[in-house]
Amino acid sequence: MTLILASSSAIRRALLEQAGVSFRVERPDVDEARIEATHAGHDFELALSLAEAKAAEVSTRHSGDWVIGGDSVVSVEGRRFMKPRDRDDAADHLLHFSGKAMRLVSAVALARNGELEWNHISDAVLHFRPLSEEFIQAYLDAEWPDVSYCVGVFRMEGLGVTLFDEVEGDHFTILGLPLLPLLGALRERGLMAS
Ligand SMILES: Nc1nc2c(ncn2[C@@H]2O[C@H](COP(=O)(O)OP(=O)(O)OP(=O)(O)O)[C@@H](O)[C@H]2O)c(=O)[nH]1
Repeated sequence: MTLILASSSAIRRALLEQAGVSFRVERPDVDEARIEATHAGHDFELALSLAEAKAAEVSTRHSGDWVIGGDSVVSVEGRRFMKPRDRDDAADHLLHFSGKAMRLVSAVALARNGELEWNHISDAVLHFRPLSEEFIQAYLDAEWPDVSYCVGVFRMEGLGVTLFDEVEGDHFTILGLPLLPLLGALRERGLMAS
């Protein structure tokens, strides 16, 4: 029996590796746009649906193996933001975020043989400080394209921390994986040492 992380996210992989979890990675094959279209305005439900879809899809291809799926959704003043298309889009996102509060929702799910066995959702609120256009360009000079896969255009474990006045919520949730509840679920299933 193997544990699989159904994610292309480098940070999700790193978090599990740093926690000493034995697993392998498999990219999920999920039509995220179709699921997103059916969850307009409900970030918690969308993040969970996407995490579950990724876990379930990969688990149907690997009989008996446990599969982790994850997803993060961000909204600012009720408007959901997807990953930036390019550097200019990233700059536009950051200009919009300036001085506002972002809600970041991260969901994680476990599946086996196509059945969803466990999930956890948590959210964080990140308060952007006022960002000048000059700052944004200097930030992107340093961080683009490395942040192109990050839904909020930041890596909190890096320079992203300079964007905020205040952050409320779990650090791992912000990175995209509610790690502590997940490790508990893995222990309960004998998938890591208790
Ligand atoms: N390194 C880093 N990544 C972040 C941070 N905040 C959000 N992310 C990433 O932003 C991405 C959100 O997109 P998702 O659709 O959830 O996941 P993905 O990267 O597309 O990968 P899949 O799981 O294969 O869908 C995830 O990879 C998160 O880990 C952060 O502070 N640091």
